[in-house]
Formats: sequence, C-alpha cells, structure tokens
Amino acid sequence: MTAPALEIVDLRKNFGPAEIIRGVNLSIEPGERHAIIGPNGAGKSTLFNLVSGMFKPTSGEVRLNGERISGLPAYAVNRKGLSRSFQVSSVFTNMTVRENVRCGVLWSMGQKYAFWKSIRSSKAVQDKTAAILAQVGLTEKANLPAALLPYADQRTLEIAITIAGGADVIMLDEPTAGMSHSETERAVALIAQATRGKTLLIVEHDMGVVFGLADRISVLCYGEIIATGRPDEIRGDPKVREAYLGDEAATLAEAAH
Ligand SMILES: Nc1ncnc2c1ncn2[C@@H]1O[C@H](COP(=O)(O)OP(=O)(O)OP(=O)(O)O)[C@@H](O)[C@H]1O
Repeated sequence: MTAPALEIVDLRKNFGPAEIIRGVNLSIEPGERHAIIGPNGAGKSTLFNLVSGMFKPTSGEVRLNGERISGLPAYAVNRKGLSRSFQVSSVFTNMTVRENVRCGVLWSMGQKYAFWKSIRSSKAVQDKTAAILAQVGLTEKANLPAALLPYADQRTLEIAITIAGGADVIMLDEPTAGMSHSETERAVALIAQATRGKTLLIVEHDMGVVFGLADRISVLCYGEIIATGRPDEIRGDPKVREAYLGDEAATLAEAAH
C-alpha cells in the first residue's frame, strides 16, 4: 500500500502557555488537492510552518511519503520533496524573473547560490528554467527585474519558484491574496495546471478558489480540525457554518453553489 503523501499525527504547538495547534490529524493522498480553511487566527499559518519545517512541533509527527520530517529544518524538508510558498512575497526583487526561477531550479539540483556563475550556462538548468517560465506564462517578462512586475505576476513568480524545484508536494499559502477577480481566476487555472500529478496543500481565504481547486477541504478552528471532507460535504456541515461568522458564512454558502 502506498503511504500518504503527507500525514500529520496528533500535532501540537504551544507558544508560551498558549496551545495554538491542538492535536491535528490529517492524511493526504498522493495527487490530492487539499485546502485548509478556517477563521482568522485559527492557526493555518502555524500549521503550514510546522509541516514545512519552519517551526518545530511541541509534540506529534509529520510524515512525508511515510518518512518522518517533523523536527528537520526547512531546507531538509524541501530536499525531501516538499516545497512551500509564503503568504508574504518571497521573491528576490532585485533579480530578474529568470534569475528567480533559476534559483529554485538550482536549489533543487543541490547547487549553492555561490556556484551560480560557473553553472549559469548549464543547459539542463537553462532548459528547466525556460520550461517553467513558459508553463506559468512569464517567458516574455523573464528579463525584467522582479520588482517591476505587477503584483499578480509577482505572486505567479512565487508559484513558479515553488514548483521549480520539482517537489512532489506543493504547499501554497494564500496564493491569490490581494488579486482581482480575473487575476484570481487565472491563478486558479495556473495552480491546477502547474500542480497536475502533484500533491497540493493550500491555505486560502477565497472560497471560490477553495471550492474550485480542492478535492478535499479541512476546516481548522482554534487549532483543531473540526471537519474534513469533499467540498459538498463541507458545504453542508453545520459545524463548519457555525465556525464562520456573518459575512464569511454567507461567502462560504455562495461559493459552494
Ligand atoms: N510566533 C508566535 N508567537 C506567539 N503567538 C503566535 C505566533 N505565531 C502565531 N501566533 C498566534 O497563533 C494564533 C494563530 O495564528 P496563525 O497566524 O497561525 O493563524 P491563521 O489561521 O493563519 O490566521 P490568518 O487567517 O489571520 O492568517 C494567533 O492567535 C497568533 O497570534
């Protein structure tokens, strides 16, 4: 039997006396697109940071393809095949678009940034970089400094960097935050295409994005998963509706139809 792509077992995280993640269990199959939703302050970013190795859990375990990764530093988790984006843009703004993507490609190939010059002409690196730029539609802007990209393109570049390493498990933290409606629609199509055949874990506030992309959804509330299921199951779950107040409940209901 194949191990889950990602398995979270009784994961807990305290900040001082406050228990922020309170016994999370979650199993995500290879190739599944899984969204985590929940009210502000529920612990979504904290959970992301725990899974990707940015934070060490207080207790519990995270497994990638059956192998324990909790406790490993983020770069080691990345080397094992899990790549994440950040809520706040992590693009190198003083480098060109191409250099940013190349950075992700090189990292996956185990090269350090210091070796850049000597291997800048490596055909494999160039080809992979060009393929990713084409995949996300940034070929024509490849020579621009990333700082000059419009906001939505910067977020697209961030997705490109995240997938550039060829990781099988991709985690995206609010990839469409701050985008217009049409930009969001394009981003959803891009994410679906760029993560085909991979496992995707996404944190997202936009319910249209969540219901458009996810095979399954987990709802995090005060550090606990209160429901996991297919979009239609989540839509009808009274616990979920209760967890969302006012406008968010209305948005959830709207997005579900
Ligand atoms: N490093 C930290 N030290 C102390 N408390 C923290 C730390 N990081 C997060 N918290 C607290 O943990 C709780 C959960 O925060 P987190 O950012 O994970 O929630 P979230 O669900 O991602 O919220 P949002 O939807 O607003 O981004 C919040 O109460 C926050 O103040």
